[in-house]
Amino acid sequence: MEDIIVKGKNYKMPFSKGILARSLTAAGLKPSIAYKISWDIYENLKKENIKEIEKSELRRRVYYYLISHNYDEIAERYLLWRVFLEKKPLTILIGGASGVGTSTIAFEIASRLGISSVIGTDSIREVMRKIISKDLVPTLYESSYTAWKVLRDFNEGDTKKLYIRGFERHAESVLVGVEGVIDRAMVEGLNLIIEGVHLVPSLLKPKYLDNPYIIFIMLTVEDEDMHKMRFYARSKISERPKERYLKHFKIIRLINDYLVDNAKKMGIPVINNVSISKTVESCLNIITDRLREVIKFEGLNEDELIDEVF
Ligand SMILES: Nc1ncnc2c1ncn2[C@@H]1O[C@H](COP(=O)(O)OP(=O)(O)OP(=O)(O)O)[C@@H](O)[C@H]1O
Ligand SMILES: O=C(O)[C@@H](CO)OP(=O)(O)O
Repeated sequence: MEDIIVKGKNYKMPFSKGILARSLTAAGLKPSIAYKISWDIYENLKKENIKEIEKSELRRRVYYYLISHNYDEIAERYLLWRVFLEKKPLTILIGGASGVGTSTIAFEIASRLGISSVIGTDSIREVMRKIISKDLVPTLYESSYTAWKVLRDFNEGDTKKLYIRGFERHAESVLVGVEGVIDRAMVEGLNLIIEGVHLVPSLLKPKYLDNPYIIFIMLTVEDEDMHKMRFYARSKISERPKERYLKHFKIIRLINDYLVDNAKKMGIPVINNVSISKTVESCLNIITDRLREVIKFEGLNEDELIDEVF
């Protein structure tokens, strides 16, 4: 069966039901429904004996297929993603204490939105460790939950404040690298997800928090036992020993509470990461709501968006 060719600005490729289905799951459809719709659209093109179709025409057909099948909200989201994932670089920040699921959720969102750049703050920390000496910033060479041990002002303040002060010093150095990665992604027009414990809202420069195209979401696990179980689960599939995290669990929970409180103070949404699918859905809703706000802010309405996209 001869392929239908989809023609983009400067490329041609065979029609892929998988690619179309993924952009529909990104708009919030269940994978099974997304795939069925992709098939329907492919079959309709075949019936009309279409051999080659412009990408903009294909998008228009998808959009109006969704509208005609009463998927109005999905159609709007589909439209939003077309505008933003191709026109304006989005940076999504997924923060949260160790073990709450930031990397798991980051990769799930990336897969739903077709975002290929996902970087953990742990990796950025390793780069910063190559640049900054241990004598200069000893907290950088610790973990978030052990940094307090190398503070100079070790004896000041109560222990809780000490743990958090150590964490903040540890995170500040990593955030210099985080901001650099965000700057570069914006210059390159790249969509990016950054995840990790070092994303402390109040320690990020205001220009990042105020940027409408940088969307910050904080994850938590409210139930302590559930949080503990996450380390057991992870130790089965990775080299990261559960013992280390369980030994420092009390401090990890303090950091969790501090990050949740910090996020709330800075107006950043906090999601209790119990079920992966529900957490991803909540994240997509937060991202979509922001895109709607940005469209209004830019004075665009849906008709103008349709013209711009199709
Ligand atoms: N909603 C969830 N339900 C069940 N298990 C989950 C959920 N989210 C994450 N997990 C599991 O919990 C473990 C920890 O998740 P993950 O590695 O993403 O945490 P993390 O926040 O990135 O931790 P760290 O910051 O230490 O790297 C993993 O085994 C992951 O599969
Ligand atoms: O610092 C931490 O809390 C964790 C974050 O992933 O990293 P590690 O335990 O590997 O130092």
